[in-house]
Amino acid sequence: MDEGVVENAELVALYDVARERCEKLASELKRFKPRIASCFEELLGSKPDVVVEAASQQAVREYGLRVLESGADLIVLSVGALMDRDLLAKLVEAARRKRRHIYTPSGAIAGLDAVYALSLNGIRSVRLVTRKPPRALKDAPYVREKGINLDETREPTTIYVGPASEAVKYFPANVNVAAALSLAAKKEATVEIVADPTVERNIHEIHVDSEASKLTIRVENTPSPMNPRTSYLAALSAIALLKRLADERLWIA
Ligand SMILES: NC(=O)C1=CN([C@@H]2O[C@H](COP(=O)(O)OP(=O)(O)OC[C@H]3O[C@@H](n4cnc5c(N)ncnc54)[C@H](O)[C@@H]3O)[C@@H](O)[C@H]2O)C=CC1
Ligand SMILES: O=C([O-])CC(=O)C(=O)O
Repeated sequence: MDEGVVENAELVALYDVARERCEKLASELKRFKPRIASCFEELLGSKPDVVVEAASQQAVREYGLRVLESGADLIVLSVGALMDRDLLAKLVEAARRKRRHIYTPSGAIAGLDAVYALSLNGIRSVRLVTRKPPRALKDAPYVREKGINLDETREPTTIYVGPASEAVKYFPANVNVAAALSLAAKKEATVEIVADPTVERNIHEIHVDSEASKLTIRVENTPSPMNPRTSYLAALSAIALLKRLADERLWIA
């Protein structure tokens, strides 16, 4: 974005509870000189047209409504927060009232356009199998709560099977994709999480069964160098969405 990828937009402000993370990012930028906000109100004081949440599900709960009420569009990466029906209903109501949009980019997966299309005719089942190296899963609340020792994992091990709404709480930094998939399918996905010491990539497999199509999509993502839980594709997907919004609204799905 900084080096001409998104040309018709400006990065006006950054906010993070850990201010030093904004300072580090700002110091790496060449084109933009964003204000580093010391609180969220200050970020909104910059009057952004779009706010990109790339923080946590808690951040969506804390700031989502305020973004829309301020008259900005909201791009959500921690999509797991939107599995909370009450929160989703409040955000959608505010977006309608303020004539703004809530965007959930495809993030670390692919093919949500086709999943959404299939949802129009009804989907029989939707399943996500997420396979990550143990180091990407070891800090998840589920792993800690159940006392699962992933340091000892020598072979691919399924550590969790359950509905997306539960999976996003137990693995809040690992399977936001399950929420994006469920929202596109208009049906809650079943999620299987595999700790796999034989892989270096974050692998997501989507299986959709419907009358119109039987769909299998597999992505093998390079982890972000900053955070092994997060796939680099997720960041590119948010930037690609910003580019589509900025480039005279020419949408290339
Ligand atoms: N939709 C998708 O496909 C994907 C979604 N994600 C999600 O996107 C989010 C960002 O991912 P990363 O950049 O890798 O995470 P990260 O943990 O590396 O960075 C998040 C930053 O947000 C800040 N933060 C967290 N909660 C905050 C709050 N309430 N207020 C202010 N700052 C807050 C943290 O201090 C941290 O600096 C995560 O929730 C992650 O799970 C990540 C990959 C794919
Ligand atoms: O980046 C990924 O592979 C997926 C991820 O962390 C998430 O959905 O929260």
